[in-house]
Amino acid sequence: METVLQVTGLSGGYSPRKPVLHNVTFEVKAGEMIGLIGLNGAGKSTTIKHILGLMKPQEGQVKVMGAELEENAERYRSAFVYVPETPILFDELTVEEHLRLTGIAYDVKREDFEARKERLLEQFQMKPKLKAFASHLSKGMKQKVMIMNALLAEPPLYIIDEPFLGLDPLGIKSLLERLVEVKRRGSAILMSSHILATVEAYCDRYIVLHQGRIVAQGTLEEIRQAAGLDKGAGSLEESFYKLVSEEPQ
Ligand SMILES: Nc1ncnc2c1ncn2[C@@H]1O[C@H](COP(=O)(O)OP(=O)(O)OP(=O)(O)O)[C@@H](O)[C@H]1O
Repeated sequence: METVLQVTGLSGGYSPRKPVLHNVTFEVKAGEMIGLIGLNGAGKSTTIKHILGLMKPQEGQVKVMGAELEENAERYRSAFVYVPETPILFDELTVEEHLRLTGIAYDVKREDFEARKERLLEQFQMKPKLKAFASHLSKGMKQKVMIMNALLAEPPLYIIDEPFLGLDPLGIKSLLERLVEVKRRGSAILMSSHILATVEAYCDRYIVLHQGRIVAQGTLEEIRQAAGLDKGAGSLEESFYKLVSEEPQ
């Protein structure tokens, strides 16, 4: 499968004298869902900011669809969507206008746009809110609009930061079903979340970040092994606790 996201030897952070990330290397392939997990302050959001191109690596590189941001900014940016932990919407635009804007930004054909829009409104129970202004939506509804926009674009790569907070159980179910669908169609997903049981159930591989370093990555079996657990024994959560309760080398 094609590599959609490639992060190589990435060191970076908010000040050159005090990097937050140290030599972070991983990749996400087409058709894969990868779970990025770590304690508060582990560096998950900082990693995501580097991928989005909001921060420049101090060392190493990030490639999306084989190219760095500097090589072709438009191609790089249009290859992914980002769903942040806290929804960012335009207060004075309606739900429909947000979807339309995304359709234009991601060059979605008119007939595809209409079909996807209808389907998403149905799936996320947002039909009655189509004409509502973003400022008049509940927190969970705002999150649903962000997610619907991402799914409308159908890009090769989805970067999703803690998407379950604020969603009702039906919203979580719809999101997970859509992500499975998206993956089957060949998109790549990098998802950061603290809900480890869900991450374990839905992701193909996991990246455990601790104090800015990857302390384990791979399948559940590989994570268990890195945590020193027996083959076939122990959940992602148990492995995670073991990995992050030890000081890094
Ligand atoms: N804007 C900032 N300026 C300076 N340091 C920051 C900034 N944002 C985050 N940091 C620091 O970078 C480190 C990693 O933070 P980051 O936000 O990447 O963690 P995280 O894994 O996303 O945590 P959480 O699970 O709490 O969202 C922390 O030590 C944090 O204090």
